[in-house]
Amino acid sequence: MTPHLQIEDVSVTYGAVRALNRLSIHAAKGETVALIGPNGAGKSSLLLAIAGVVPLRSGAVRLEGRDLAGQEPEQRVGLGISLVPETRDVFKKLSTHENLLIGASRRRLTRAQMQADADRIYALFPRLAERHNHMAGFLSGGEQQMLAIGRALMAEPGLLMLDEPSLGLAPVVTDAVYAAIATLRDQGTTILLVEQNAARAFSVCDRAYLMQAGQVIEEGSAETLSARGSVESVLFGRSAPAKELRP
Ligand SMILES: Nc1ncnc2c1ncn2[C@@H]1O[C@H](COP(=O)(O)OP(=O)(O)OP(=O)(O)O)[C@@H](O)[C@H]1O
Repeated sequence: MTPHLQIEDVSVTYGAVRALNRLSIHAAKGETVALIGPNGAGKSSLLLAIAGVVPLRSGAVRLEGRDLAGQEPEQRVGLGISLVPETRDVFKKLSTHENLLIGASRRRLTRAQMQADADRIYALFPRLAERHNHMAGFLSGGEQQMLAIGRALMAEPGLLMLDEPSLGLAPVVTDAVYAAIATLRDQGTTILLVEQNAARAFSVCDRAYLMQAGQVIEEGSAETLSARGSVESVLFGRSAPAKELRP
C-alpha cells in the first residue's frame, strides 16, 4: 500500500552544512511516527523540507505517492500538510479566536462551519475556550503551544507535523498537549512528532526513527527501541536500563 508520506533519499544543505544526508522515512495513513535525536540531528530540517520551507538538494518527498517537487509551502498546506514549528508562531496581537479562524482561511467555510471547527478545538483544549477573547501575545507558553496546534488543526490537515511540542512546558501542560495529540491520533490524523523527550514521544507513537547527523540510525516500535537501549546511546552517547525511558 502507498504510504501517506514517503521521504526518499532526501538531502538538505545550508551552504557547507549538510543537515540531512540521504535520509528515507515513511508514515502510513493514520500512523504516529516520532523522530528522536540530539540537537543538530536534522529533525527540524526534515519537517521544514516536508513543508516546502527549505529546498531539497536531492531526493523526493511524496504525499500519497505524489512527488511534491515544485509545490510551494502554501500549496502543501492546501494538500493537507500542517507544521507547528518549534517557535510555535501565533499572531500575538490577535485574539485566540481570531488566530484559530486564520488557520481555516484557506478553506471555504461558512461562519457556522468555522465556529463549529473552532468549537472542536476548544473541546480539545478547554484552556483555549477560557482564553478565546485574550490577545495571543498575553497567553502563557503552554497556551500558545495549544493555540499553535489548534490553528494548524483548523486547516484540517491529513498530516500534522509537531516540532518539540513539549519544549519548555511544565509537566502538567505537557500532559494536556499530549492528551490532545493522543486524541488526534485516535481520530486518524497522520502525525510526525519531533521530540527530545523520548518517553513522551513513546507514550503516543506507533513507531520511531532515531536520527543522528542527518541520517536515520535505527527504526522500530517504542518497545523495541526501549528494550535495545538505543535512545540513550543516540541522545546521550551511553547505555542505560530500558525501563528508565518507559512512559
Ligand atoms: N538556517 C540554517 N543555516 C545554517 N545551518 C543550519 C540552519 N538550520 C539548521 N542548520 C544546521 O543544520 C543541522 C541540522 O539542524 P536542525 O535544526 O535540523 O537539527 P535538529 O535535530 O532539529 O536540532 P534542534 O533540536 O537543535 O532543533 C545543524 O548542524 C544545524 O546547525
